[in-house]
Amino acid sequence: MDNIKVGVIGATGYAGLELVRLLLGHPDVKVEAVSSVSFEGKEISEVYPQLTGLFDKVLTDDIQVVDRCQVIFGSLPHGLSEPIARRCVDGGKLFIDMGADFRLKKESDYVQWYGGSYQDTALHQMAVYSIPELHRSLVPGAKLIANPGCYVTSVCLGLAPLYQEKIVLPDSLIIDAKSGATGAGRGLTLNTHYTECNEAFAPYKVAAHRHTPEMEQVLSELNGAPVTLTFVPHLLAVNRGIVSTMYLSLADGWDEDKVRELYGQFYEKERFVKLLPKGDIANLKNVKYSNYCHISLHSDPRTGRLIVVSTIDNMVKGAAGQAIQNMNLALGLKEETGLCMTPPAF
Ligand SMILES: NC(=O)C1=CN([C@@H]2O[C@H](COP(=O)(O)OP(=O)(O)OC[C@H]3O[C@@H](n4cnc5c(N)ncnc54)[C@H](OP(=O)(O)O)[C@@H]3O)[C@@H](O)[C@H]2O)C=CC1
Ligand SMILES: CC(=O)N[C@@H](CCC(=O)OP(=O)(O)O)C(=O)O
Repeated sequence: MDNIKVGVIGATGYAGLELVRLLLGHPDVKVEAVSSVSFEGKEISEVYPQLTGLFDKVLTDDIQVVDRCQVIFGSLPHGLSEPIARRCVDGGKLFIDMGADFRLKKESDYVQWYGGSYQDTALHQMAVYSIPELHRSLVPGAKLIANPGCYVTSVCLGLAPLYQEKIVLPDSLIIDAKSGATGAGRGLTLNTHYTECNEAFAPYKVAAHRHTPEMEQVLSELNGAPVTLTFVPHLLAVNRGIVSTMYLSLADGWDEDKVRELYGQFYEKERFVKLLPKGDIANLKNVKYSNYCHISLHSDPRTGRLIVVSTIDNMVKGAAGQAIQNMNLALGLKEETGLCMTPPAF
């Protein structure tokens, strides 16, 4: 069988470039086309010299990517994906959006948190939102996939067993998360300037981050009732990784051992989600450059709270790796194809 032709729109951004890197190691696809606005006409290896001699494809415009490929990944700032998705869907191609344009089911949430509005509502109706471990049955045959946000992935994988079991006390959830600087993308901003973020550490968008409604959407669906949470992200001066530390109160009768058993069963067959043994603490260094999510569970006997720590690589499980997992599912390939790299120790 010929390899499937895939293309990346926005290949010069951090998430797009990471996707190209991973797709080059996928046995069933060929990266046929890549696009950029700022670097159109240049070889991608001129922008990222680590690709020299490995992948010297000339960057085109987005229309060429759609026309030449069967699977198209969008890796653009939000607000730009609708016309591209329309062209893909009308051409019978699969579109996977790594941005936020198709993630929120309620348009009012999108308007409130992102601004703008939905122009092509039919696309939003057909979009399938997928964290594969939670939504995989919806993906086979999908034509438009909304790849989740990076913080949302770490948080929802960390909490899904509890919400599915409906044992978290309402309004008790507080999420304290940290992300490496690649999460902010390649564009220059003051807060990711070396002298601003090196030797510095602070929260940002306190209780006002755009991933909040997306987390509430996923957890409410699992819970079968609305979930409200407090989310505070922090910028960590490392390149990659997210650590989400989550504090909550459980219904009567649940202790750490019982919760541990619940997680063990929930994730028993999952390739990419690992529950750490009792006493171990999840650490982003153990998942970097991989598609794994590590979860550790801790109880605070004095307050009765459960503390869940969930860590992923924001560029892989939080973006490009998860997008490939979704592509594999949509195309009927083995879900882990191209994603089985072992995390390096340092
Ligand atoms: N970084 C991360 O950890 C994650 C990112 N994402 C999402 O992936 C998407 C890309 O993010 P990221 O790679 O971090 O961002 P970057 O800023 O690093 O890259 C943005 C990309 O979009 C292109 N672009 C920018 N403006 C336009 C425009 N007006 N028209 C067409 N292309 C444009 C740029 O192309 P060029 O400059 O070459 O013209 C570049 O390729 C975003 O939606 C982000 O939310 C999702 C999960 C995690
Ligand atoms: C450190 C940092 O700035 N992280 C980004 C992560 C968001 C992201 O990339 O996700 P989307 O796909 O939803 O844009 C942020 O907080 O906006």
